[in-house]
Amino acid sequence: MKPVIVVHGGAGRIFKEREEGSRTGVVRAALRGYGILKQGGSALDAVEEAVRSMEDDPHFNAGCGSVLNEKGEVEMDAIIMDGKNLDSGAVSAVKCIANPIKLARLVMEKTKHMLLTDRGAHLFAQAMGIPETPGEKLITERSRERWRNNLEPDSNPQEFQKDLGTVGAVAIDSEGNVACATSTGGLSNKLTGRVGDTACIGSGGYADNHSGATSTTGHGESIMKVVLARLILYHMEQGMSPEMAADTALDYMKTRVGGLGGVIVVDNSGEWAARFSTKQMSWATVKDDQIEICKYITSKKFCFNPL
Ligand SMILES: NC(=O)C[C@H](N)C(=O)O
Repeated sequence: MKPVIVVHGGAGRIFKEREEGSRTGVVRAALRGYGILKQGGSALDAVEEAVRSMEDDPHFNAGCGSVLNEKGEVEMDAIIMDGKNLDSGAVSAVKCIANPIKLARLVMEKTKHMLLTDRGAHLFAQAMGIPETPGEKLITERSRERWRNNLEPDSNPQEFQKDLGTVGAVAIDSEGNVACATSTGGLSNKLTGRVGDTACIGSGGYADNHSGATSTTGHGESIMKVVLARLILYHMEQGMSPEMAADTALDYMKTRVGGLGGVIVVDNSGEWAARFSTKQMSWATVKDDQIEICKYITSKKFCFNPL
């Protein structure tokens, strides 16, 4: 099986000043993940590495650069899933950790559980020897400014939710195993303790070797109502292509609950799709040593050997 990776840097509207950083970030993440796949590494390792690279990049709403909750604090959600055995790990409302995706993987591999939240996740991180990152270090000037603007009584929170930037990755490795990973700071000025779609299996992501893998982004409450990631795989199980399944599910979310979002998908034959109902979504994919990136940035197909 030829390996494939697809990554996204969030659905929404990408402001001009963020375009370049967002482009560089998704390309770097896709190449890092693909590098692992090319060396015979697993889809699971590839999606973790890709997401981790975007968590470390302040251009995205995940890890460093996460948006802030109503109190001006970072609270992050993340999920990872292995399509081989349907194992999954997630964390929600975690604060002082640089890479929530790593913690999610540890939940999957080192506990009998699938989701740890807030204080329990923090204690688990300590037990696993993950160093604490002061919350301040995860906050960028941009996320603080956005938080301040949203505090104004006559502000328009919807407007400020547009420039989202959750990150995610899906991959298939040379053995035909699929995996997904998603990580986010959630929605700006959310209530303390709000858990979004990203931490919820079937909503923020799903991976099953029998069909494929998907990672989602967009309005979390809408995504949870339609269980978007699982819905896409269901459509694929009924015979739809990744693109058709993604469009059908996004359309359903829009018409049924008025929610917008974006998804990346890979099926178990290596066919992939990156689709969205928002204005834009940054994404990149590498297949056959060729990288392709979202059209809002360039309409060119980039072809080069990344290794
Ligand atoms: N930017 C996003 O994708 C937000 C995320 N889905 C959430 O609602 O938490």
